[in-house]
Parts: sequence; C-alpha cells; structure tokens
Amino acid sequence: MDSLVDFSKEPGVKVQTEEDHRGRGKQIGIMGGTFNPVHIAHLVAAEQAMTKLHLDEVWFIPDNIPPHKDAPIKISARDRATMLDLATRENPRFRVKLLELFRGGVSYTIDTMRYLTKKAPENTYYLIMGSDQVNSFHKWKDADELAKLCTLVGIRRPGYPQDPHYSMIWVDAPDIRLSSTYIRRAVATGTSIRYLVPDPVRKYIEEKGLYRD
Ligand SMILES: Nc1ncnc2c1ncn2[C@@H]1O[C@H](COP(=O)(O)OP(=O)(O)OP(=O)(O)O)[C@@H](O)[C@H]1O
Ligand SMILES: O=C(O)c1ccc[n+]([C@@H]2O[C@H](COP(=O)([O-])O)[C@@H](O)[C@H]2O)c1
Repeated sequence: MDSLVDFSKEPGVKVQTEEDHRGRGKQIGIMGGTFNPVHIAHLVAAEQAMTKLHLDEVWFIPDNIPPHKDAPIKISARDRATMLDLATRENPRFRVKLLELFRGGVSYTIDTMRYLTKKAPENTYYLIMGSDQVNSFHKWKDADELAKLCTLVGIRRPGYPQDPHYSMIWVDAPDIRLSSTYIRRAVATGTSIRYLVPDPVRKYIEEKGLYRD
C-alpha cells in the first residue's frame, strides 16, 4: 500500500488494495462541491485520492443549492457545470454527474448517496472532502447514515486543521492554499488566474465575462 496514505490513526477504516478491488463493482470517488468555479486544488485532491486509493473513477457532482453557504451563487448552474466539464475532459477517469442539478432544491449529500447506493449497490463509494468539510461533517444531514453508505476521505486543506468526528482515510496531497472565493475576487480585481484554473476554464471565464462584479 502506498505509504503516502495515512491511515495509521484510523483503526476503524480498512484501506482497500488493488487486490481487494478485483472482480467487484467499481470504486468510485465522489467529489461534491459548488465549483464556483472549479480550480486546480479540486482537481489535485481528486487525482491524489483516486490514484492513492486505487479508485476506478472520480465523479464530480456540482451542487444545486449548497446546504451551508450563505452567499448567493451569482452565475448559472450551466456555467458551473460547463467549467467542470472543461476542467475534467482530458482525464478519462474523471466524470461530471449532474444529478444534484437535475434534482433541484438544496443538495443534501445523503439524498445523493441514498440514490447512488440504491441504483448501483455493487459499487463502493468514497466521499472526498477538504478538511474544512471534514470538520463540519458531523453537522451534515443524517451524517451517521451517510458515513455508513460511503467511506469518508479527507484531504488536508491549508487553514483548516484536521478535526474529524468520524473515522476516515486521510490522503496526503500537496497543500494548495486556493479557493473559488480567491478566483472570483482575483477576476473582479483584474488579477491573473492563469495556472490557478485549467486554461479552458480561464478562457471560458474571460469570454463569458464571469465574476467581473
Ligand atoms: N484548496 C483546497 N484544498 C483541499 N480541498 C479543497 C480545496 N478547495 C476546495 N476543496 C474541497 O473541494 C470541495 C468543493 O469545494 P468548493 O466547491 O466549495 O470550493 P471552495 O474553494 O471551498 O469554494 P468557495 O471559496 O466558494 O467556498 C470541498 O470538499 C472542499 O473542502
Ligand atoms: O448534506 C449536507 O448536509 C451537506 C452540508 C454541507 C456540504 N455538503 C456538500 O459538501 C460539498 C461541498 O460543499 P461546499 O458548500 O463546500 O461546496 C457539496 O457537495 C455539498 O452539497 C453537504
């Protein structure tokens, strides 16, 4: 097993090996977010979790209305989803799933995981979260049930010390101090976002004039 996966402090969590995975359903990483817009830290977190945990795919699921965010989302769901598609297109194991946008309303992760585990119970699901989300996970809707439906995977995020209330796997990934908030502010103040988002996303933001005010 890859020594960069730190599971030593989590005796309750069994890290799967490639051997364990053979002949069963798929191992799917779930990366939920508002992605307003998607940035490189989202992609690095997903890729690191996918490769270090031997997952088959990562599904990026943009939320419709995020449960715990107060600030309004000023761009359309279509723009968020299009940028996600542009950002993930060249990775054959990244998929964008729009089920939360189609479902509408507030996007509770428990609703998504109940749906997925019922639709494809042969798969194993890994919920990938930055440490900001890990720290508040216990306040999520039906968190106990959610933790039973999937394996929780934490990615350290600079500025958010690890404070988990549930057993989880921590995947060691490079610290990237970046947020969608930073990207939105940078665009609004005329600061470059080149290299902070994939280039097709940067061009889309420029061409559509997103985040200028
Ligand atoms: N820099 C980062 N390092 C690790 N994880 C991150 C990072 N940025 C976001 N994430 C994780 O990605 C997921 C989706 O995050 P989200 O779309 O809310 O992005 P964000 O950058 O936190 O956005 P905003 O600044 O608008 O709040 C969450 O699990 C979050 O913890
Ligand atoms: O289900 C919940 O109660 C819940 C509470 C907070 C966040 N989430 C999910 O966590 C993911 C990241 O959220 P956010 O607000 O950082 O974009 C996104 O998929 C949200 O739907 C889910």
